[in-house]
Amino acid sequence: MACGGDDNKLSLDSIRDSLIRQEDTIIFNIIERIKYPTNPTLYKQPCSVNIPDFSGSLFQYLFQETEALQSKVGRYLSPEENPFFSNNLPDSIIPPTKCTPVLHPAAESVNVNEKILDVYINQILPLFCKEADDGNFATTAACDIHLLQALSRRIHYGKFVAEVKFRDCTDEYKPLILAKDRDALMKLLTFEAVEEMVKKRVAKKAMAFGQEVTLNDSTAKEVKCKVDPTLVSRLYDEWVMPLTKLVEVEYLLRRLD
Ligand SMILES: O=C(O)C(=O)C[C@]1(C(=O)O)C=C[C@@H](O)C=C1
Repeated sequence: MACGGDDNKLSLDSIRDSLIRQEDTIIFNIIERIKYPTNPTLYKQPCSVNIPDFSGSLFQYLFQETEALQSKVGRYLSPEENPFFSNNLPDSIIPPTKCTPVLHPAAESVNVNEKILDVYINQILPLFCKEADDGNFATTAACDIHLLQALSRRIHYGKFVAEVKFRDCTDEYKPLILAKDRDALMKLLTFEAVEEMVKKRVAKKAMAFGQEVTLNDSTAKEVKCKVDPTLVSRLYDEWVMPLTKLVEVEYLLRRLD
């Protein structure tokens, strides 16, 4: 989706297909993360070890350093990727690919990662994980980073959704953007029936992906699921879809700049 060129390729259906595929990544990453407890020590500020010139948590340190390395090899040249720590990110040593951008240039200024990080640490982790410290900090942080990047990519895909909706129904969106009417924009871009399907599908996927696979059916015990499907549905209902819609509104408000 990073490159345009052929406008006909950009459709709400193709973007929704990508959102559906991203559900798989998010659910597998949740299953990986919840092998570990919350590990609150990881997120404590300042961290208990002395890191020169750094006053944040151990998790922030690991995440910031990971993003810096990924930035050097071009991760944030892609409009699908949005950094969590954008200050002082090193330039890419890889040249950008030449393509027609799909999004309006103002898309770059839409970034809700601070909110994502806050709800992730304070609400999502306590919901999914056992409250304890097991000392597996580096591995836990690696799982967090994968999951947070997958959530961020999905939520910021709202920019592409909004672009397509704007192109498809410019006459309806334009007056609301000019009036800066957030509530009306939110109403216009919301499809409740689609949201219901998303919630049901992610619960079903959680059930399927979280199943124990055994070779001998006759000895198989009661079906045990690695992740509670109702929690995955709640994750989408309370955070993923509302934040995607927030990104859509923020993008649309800048669409005529
Ligand atoms: O599919 C859309 O139209 C979207 O805007 C995406 C999405 C979602 O986050 O899944 C968000 C808002 C809509 O109400 C339905 C679904």
